[in-house]
Amino acid sequence: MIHVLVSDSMSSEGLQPILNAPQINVVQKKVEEVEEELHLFDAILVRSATKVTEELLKKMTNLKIVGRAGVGVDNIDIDAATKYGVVVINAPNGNTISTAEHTFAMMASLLRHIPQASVSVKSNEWNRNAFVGTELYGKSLGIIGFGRIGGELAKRARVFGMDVLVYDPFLTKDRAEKIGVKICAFDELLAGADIITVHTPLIKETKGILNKESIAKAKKGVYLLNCARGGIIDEEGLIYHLKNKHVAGAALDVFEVEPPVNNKLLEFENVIVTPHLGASTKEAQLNVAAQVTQEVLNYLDGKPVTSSINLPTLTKELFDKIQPFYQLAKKMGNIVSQCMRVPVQEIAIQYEGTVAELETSFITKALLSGFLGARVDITVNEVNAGMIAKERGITFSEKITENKSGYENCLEVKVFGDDQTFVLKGTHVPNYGERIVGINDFNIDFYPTGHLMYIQHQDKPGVIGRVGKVLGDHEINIATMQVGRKVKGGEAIMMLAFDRVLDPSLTKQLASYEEIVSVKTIDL
Ligand SMILES: NC(=O)C1=CN([C@@H]2O[C@H](COP(=O)(O)OP(=O)(O)OC[C@H]3O[C@@H](n4cnc5c(N)ncnc54)[C@H](O)[C@@H]3O)[C@@H](O)[C@H]2O)C=CC1
Ligand SMILES: O=C(O)CCC(=O)C(=O)O
Repeated sequence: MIHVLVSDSMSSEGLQPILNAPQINVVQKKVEEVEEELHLFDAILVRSATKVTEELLKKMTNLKIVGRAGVGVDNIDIDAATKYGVVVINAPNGNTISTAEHTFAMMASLLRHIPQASVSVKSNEWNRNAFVGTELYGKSLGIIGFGRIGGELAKRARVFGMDVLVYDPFLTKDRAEKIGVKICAFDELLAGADIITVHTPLIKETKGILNKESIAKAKKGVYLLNCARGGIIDEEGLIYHLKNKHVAGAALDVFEVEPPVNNKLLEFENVIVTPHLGASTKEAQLNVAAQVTQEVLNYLDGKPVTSSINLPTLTKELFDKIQPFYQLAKKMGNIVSQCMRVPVQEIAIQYEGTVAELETSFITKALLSGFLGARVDITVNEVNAGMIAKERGITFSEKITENKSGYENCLEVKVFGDDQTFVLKGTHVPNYGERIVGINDFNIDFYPTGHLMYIQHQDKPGVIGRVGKVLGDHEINIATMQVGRKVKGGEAIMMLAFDRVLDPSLTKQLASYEEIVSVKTIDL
């Protein structure tokens, strides 16, 4: 049974596929209400209220995926999730339109004093002079952060006859031209805009991007909007400039602390606020819940996810192509790790042939996870393999080379450790399966599965017979056996497969024979 925790309120229509899935137990409760059962959950679905901290992740020992029904993932400790091998996905498109519309509504409301006028009329006043507004037409809107929401907002502003100035270090000229906005330097935007709105993620580069100093560079009488994340506009800086009237008004959907407690901003008549409502429409909530539900179902079913924050994203088509190499790479990493029981400093992976045309970074991570999984006692997967390798001082690299292997595709891993180097080559043959085709300088051909024994020996008469006899004496059936050598009478190797795990005493017995150089068991 798979257990899924939905810890924030979400559209039940969007959740239907997971609620109806057989073998999935969905619990819709807050984290605090299931403290005792946290270790059971395979997945957690959140909006912005649940804070997925390292402390929570530590308690959720079975967790595989965090699904964020929305865009911003600042409530999730991505580094910690990555460290514990937990995939984080979000629903990046589902609430774009709603948030752009909300921002636009806030802008119009701010400049026409609609919330204040509404309160006034409801208090039996009729004071038309007090609420004289400002037109949007002909004004300059400065957008900081020109992604999905910034872009949609700009389209609406253009239709209202506004000029749009944009600051986004990652914006291409092409996109700006298409929407009809002007790319600006940060200070240029500050100096030129009548209204400034922020639409970046909350990250260290954007925290307080509008603060006491930068707001001072804006036009006197500027209007400011934040419908992205509390803290992108520094609240102290904003209060300072509201008091000195440099800022004519502000519209805020988000706050440094939510809900705001004793927040001075709420005392200003020219500050209008909403309780983080940007994405709160039926449409957006259905979209994000449905998107995130489908992604979580896919992931739990071993299928690709398309909006992961800490994994390369793959389409279904690409995932199907990668899948055989992913499995092969994982096994190759595991085999090398078990054959080379020494500290390792470097892992170099080489791709040849058709596999080189795929997303090799994903395959590299699979290989690393197979390698590390055989060495560490924490979950290692493609999410955290790179980070764990680095933590353990193992460097890794990948390169694509000309195909000289003789196979349609070939993966070669070379591992450098204390006084040892180990090379393993593998291929995937369509309709036949994965094969290991080279160990160090030896050609060989075996199916990497089950319980294996790798023997290095001298190519002398009787060695194979002796190995067979020892195993036979212990009633051990050899399922398959391959041998390889380079020259007659020189070094040779054997790879044997068994139906069960071997007793370590057998390894010792076989290794004690003079012609046998080393014996390693491998369990896949
Ligand atoms: N109020 C609400 O309910 C909602 C708020 N949001 C917030 O809005 C933010 C933006 O959402 P999207 O447009 O979907 O994200 P997005 O990822 O499409 O756009 C973010 C843009 O910010 C830009 N950016 C990054 N660093 C920057 C910097 N230092 N200076 C200027 N620009 C920078 C990026 O290049 C990108 O174009 C989200 O991160 C989220 O925090 C999103 C949805 C609903
Ligand atoms: O309504 C929500 O869950 C918040 C949406 C949001 O802030 C986001 O998607 O980043």
